Amino acid sequence: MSEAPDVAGNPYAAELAAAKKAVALAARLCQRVQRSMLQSDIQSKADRTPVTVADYGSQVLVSLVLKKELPSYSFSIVAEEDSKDLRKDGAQEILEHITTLVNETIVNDGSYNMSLSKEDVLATIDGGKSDGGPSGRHWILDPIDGTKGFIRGDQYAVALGLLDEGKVVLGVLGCPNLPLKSTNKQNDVSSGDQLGSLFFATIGCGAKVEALEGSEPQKISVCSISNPVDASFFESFEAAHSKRDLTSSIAEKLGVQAPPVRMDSQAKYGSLARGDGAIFVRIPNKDYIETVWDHAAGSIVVTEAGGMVKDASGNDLDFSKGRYLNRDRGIIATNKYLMPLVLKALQEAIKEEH
Ligand SMILES: Nc1ncnc2c1ncn2[C@@H]1O[C@H](COP(=O)(O)OS(=O)(=O)O)[C@@H](OP(=O)(O)O)[C@H]1O
Ligand SMILES: [Mg+2]
Ligand SMILES: [Mg+2]
Ligand SMILES: [Mg+2]
Repeated sequence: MSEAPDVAGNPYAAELAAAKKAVALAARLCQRVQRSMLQSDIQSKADRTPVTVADYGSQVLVSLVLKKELPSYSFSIVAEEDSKDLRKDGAQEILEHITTLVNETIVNDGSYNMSLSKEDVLATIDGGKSDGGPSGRHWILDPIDGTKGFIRGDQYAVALGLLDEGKVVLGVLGCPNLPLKSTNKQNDVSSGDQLGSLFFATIGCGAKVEALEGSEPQKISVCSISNPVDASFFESFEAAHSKRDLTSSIAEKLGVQAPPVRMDSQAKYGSLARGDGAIFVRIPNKDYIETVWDHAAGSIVVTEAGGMVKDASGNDLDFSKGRYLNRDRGIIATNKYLMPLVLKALQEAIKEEH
């Protein structure tokens, strides 16, 4: 726990302010890259998933801002990217590009008087190698969640969480392409068509959203639908990330009428937290192991908005086991009324799979 709670009683107020600043700055770099993406900005990682100059640049900026804003902190960050591919022959140009992007974003923002060398960039990326775990504090970062969506020009998120003694206590989700306007009137904070939502939550203090560019924060809550017939589903945009035959079998068992809303990244958790949809189900292939950065920030935004996030056995997600998420197959996020029904349907669907 922090030593000095702020006046409003949020023991993580300083960490939240730093995390919001870090995510907003990283999102600015991502927006700039997405507007002018070239094929040469994209690499393929050893696991054949893509990574772009913006994934690396975002990871550098988030780490830098957290260190600058919280100097007395012993710093540990579990982050998705590493510098291995950037140290290979032929990666000089891409590294140069990342370094320029990071330095230009810092200059344009004006908060910090600093300039990074290519070596600084590599070292800062590698700072993300922490293993996290059950003791102490660890930031958890997905510098771009939904890289495929980012490349397509669709949804993506900069997702930052804080683990304290094995528990996620804070989450910030920057979603540059998600409208601020909610489709749920109760949580509607915008009258216009402003793009860019920043969701944030700290444990025990609720979840809020504001414009990515800054606006008055607004408390959000999950929808209160209790009859699944009125519910709508979120699922991954990428068909390979979640078994659609199982999701549609669950929807059928529940009597869900609406077609699934397919969206990339943890923007799904943000949308669900403000009631844009009622249920998010993710059932990857059996051999896929989830990583903590794909769910840490999103899950606390949903639980602090009054929702629940469980694995296929109905257990809470355990973020304390290192870089991988210890969970039974499948993740469900929904409200407290629908959770028992969705869990039952999911367990039946998995049983009938073969
Ligand atoms: N095969 C497979 N199965 C399940 N999940 C996978 C798989 N491959 C990748 N990933 C991870 O999915 C992250 C993107 O999250 P989503 O699946 O929710 O979004 S998407 O709609 O599919 O883009 C994505 O996150 P990013 O790598 O940060 O984009 C991956 O960590
Ligand atoms: Mg990735
Ligand atoms: Mg991800
Ligand atoms: Mg990522």
